[in-house]
Amino acid sequence: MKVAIGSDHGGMNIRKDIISLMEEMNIEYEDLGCECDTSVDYPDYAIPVAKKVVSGEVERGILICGTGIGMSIAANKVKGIRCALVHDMFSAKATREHNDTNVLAMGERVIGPGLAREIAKVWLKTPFEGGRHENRINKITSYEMPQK
Ligand SMILES: O=C(CO)[C@H](O)[C@H](O)[C@H](O)COP(=O)(O)O
Repeated sequence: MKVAIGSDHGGMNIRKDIISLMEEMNIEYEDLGCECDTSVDYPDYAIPVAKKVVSGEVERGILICGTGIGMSIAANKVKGIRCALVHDMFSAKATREHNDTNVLAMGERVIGPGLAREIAKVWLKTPFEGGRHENRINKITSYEMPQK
């Protein structure tokens, strides 16, 4: 699996921690920044990460900002993205099993680095369950991309 990761200035520390985690897990990644010590705009990182996922260049994306909210809103504007803002372990697992999320968003001003690392680990490892959940995702996809 290959993962694209990005953050704004509010998520830089956790982004670096998650990069170390992916190195430990032997997960290939592409770091899209930011390389910033000044303030930047989260859509400039959320949208490029999301586009890499929908193009198939990478399988998943991880986005971190101060709250995770801006990143998740921006990523979910890209067709084909199912981005979940996650700050607890239960949701980290459930959103892979039930929603087949392809982007994870977290907020560095909301949770600490230890929890962020555990959330990312379980989200990266958990497979989609399929079955009844597949139907539900298909309904989202057909709303998003109506058949002619
Ligand atoms: O989700 C966000 C905005 O909706 C993020 O938390 C940003 O990181 C945050 O807005 C940045 O705020 P700052 O005051 O410009 O550092």
